[in-house]
Amino acid sequence: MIEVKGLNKIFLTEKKKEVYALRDINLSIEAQEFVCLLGPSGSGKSTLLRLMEGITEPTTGEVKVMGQTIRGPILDAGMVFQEYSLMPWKNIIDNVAFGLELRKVPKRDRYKVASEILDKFGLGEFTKSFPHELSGGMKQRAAIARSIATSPKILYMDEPFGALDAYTRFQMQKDLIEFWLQEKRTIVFVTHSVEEAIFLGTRVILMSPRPGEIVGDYHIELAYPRNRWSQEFGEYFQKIMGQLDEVSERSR
Ligand SMILES: Nc1ncnc2c1ncn2[C@@H]1O[C@H](COP(=O)(O)OP(=O)(O)OP(=O)(O)O)[C@@H](O)[C@H]1O
Repeated sequence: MIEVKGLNKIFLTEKKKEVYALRDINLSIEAQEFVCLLGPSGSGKSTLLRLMEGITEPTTGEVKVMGQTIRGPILDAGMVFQEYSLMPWKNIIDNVAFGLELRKVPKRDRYKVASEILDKFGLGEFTKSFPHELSGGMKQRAAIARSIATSPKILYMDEPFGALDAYTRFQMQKDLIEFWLQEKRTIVFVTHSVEEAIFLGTRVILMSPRPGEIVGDYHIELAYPRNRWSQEFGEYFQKIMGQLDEVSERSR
């Protein structure tokens, strides 16, 4: 589904200093996997995601999505960021239907799709509300609803729950898993949280900073829905947390 081969990304800062953001990244993601990119700040998680989205160009190497080398933003992907990426001047249903509007889907059809998704996301009563009238969790639900309205095969999520309080975050994690189990899309999800990565991912990719490299690739063999308090969960947590600690120490 997604093939990353020999990828390097070097940024040039305004002071003409080179920043080696990613070094020799090789990664193969199968259809319907739920992959979490985990690592300390500056390990290149967001950069890797942006390269997979086609928003950033590699310095060397390539990213293939469904067999095609990507050369610009890919259309068959939904994106969700930490900051609620809703347009404040549009109401919720128009925000969710926006991708369909761009694809020239007639208004009645796009409203039908958007309202079904909003119902599924528990926002059926808020279709006519504006983003500022919703809580943080509701805004992020709407942002996810928007990203899936065009039925993309891939969902890229960059710390989508990072700004939420702990309770809302737990709830959103559960809802996302439920959605993924039903719809089986491919998800690439950036997080700082070991616990979140193990709760969500079929696979956790651990990255180290300066330069950003893949240093761990864990297949999480736990059934869904997962129990954060189980012994098996704790064992994965200890193993991954231990390696994350080591990587963070090394890069200080
Ligand atoms: N546009 C840019 N210009 C220069 N350097 C950049 C740019 N974007 C990212 N970097 C650098 O690349 C490195 C990786 O950044 P990136 O944001 O991908 O890391 P991250 O793991 O997502 O970090 P965080 O968890 O803090 O969001 C950092 O050293 C960062 O300063």
